Amino acid sequence: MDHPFGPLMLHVEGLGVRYGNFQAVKDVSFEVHPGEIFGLLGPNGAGKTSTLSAIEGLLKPSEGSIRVAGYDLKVKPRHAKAAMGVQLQATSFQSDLTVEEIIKLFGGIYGVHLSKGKIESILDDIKLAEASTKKFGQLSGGQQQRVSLVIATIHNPRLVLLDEPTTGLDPQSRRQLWERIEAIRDKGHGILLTTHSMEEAESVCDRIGIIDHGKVLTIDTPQALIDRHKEEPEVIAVSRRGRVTLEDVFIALTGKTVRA
Ligand SMILES: Nc1ncnc2c1ncn2[C@@H]1O[C@H](COP(=O)(O)OP(=O)(O)OP(=O)(O)O)[C@@H](O)[C@H]1O
Repeated sequence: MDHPFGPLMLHVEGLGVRYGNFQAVKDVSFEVHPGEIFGLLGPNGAGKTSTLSAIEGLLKPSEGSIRVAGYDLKVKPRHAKAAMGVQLQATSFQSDLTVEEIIKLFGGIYGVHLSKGKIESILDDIKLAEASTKKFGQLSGGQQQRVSLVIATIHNPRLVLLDEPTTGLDPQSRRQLWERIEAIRDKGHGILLTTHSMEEAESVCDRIGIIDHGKVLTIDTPQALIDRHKEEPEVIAVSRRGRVTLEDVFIALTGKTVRA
């Protein structure tokens, strides 16, 4: 069912992803509403990237349907893809292009006209005005992340997909990126991110879905998940320093075993 304030930014229903005989994603369903940050959490190999890749159209689902801003990815792939912005990995950018050249290049790819003033204001906004003539490969990890978030949102997409956006960032850069993601959310866009950081999930995600072995275990707000599980003996058993956190609930639900 659509959200009362407009179409869902993302509607995944009964998604399955197979690699040959191996089923990596099984019957996964969730929604991202306008103005919502939805976090997909799960241990290594749970199926987060496979789910994201199917939404991005990079791999064909074996089962289920994906609708982006109301467009069925199978029926209207161009419309669906135009409505989403994907944060590319740093390795996807040509390292010998300057920051300014990369912004111009992707503006062109997405058909967005960027005046000189607009480019200056983007660079100012991501605090890279002084580094505009630096080559991408010479930027720090945090600076590269800022550029890739700008590129993901340059065409003002209704759905933004971020795969572990803050991995490797220092606390300052991480907070700043959270603020940028929240600002995108506050404009009414939907954001789907994956993260291994429970702190990130608790701080920025409006709702989270925990997946494991390709299946959704639970979906709710971080606080509701803590409240629902905090009295359970398995959760109390893994909690540390006398306070139940989202990480305790996550570990109790997905187990203590480190994945192969
Ligand atoms: N191209 C592939 N061919 C075969 N199996 C794959 C392929 N890509 C992923 N898998 C398998 O599918 C499962 C889910 O992988 P996926 O990368 O989606 O997990 P993830 O939740 O993103 O993990 P991580 O947190 O480690 O990034 C894993 O068992 C993985 O080994």
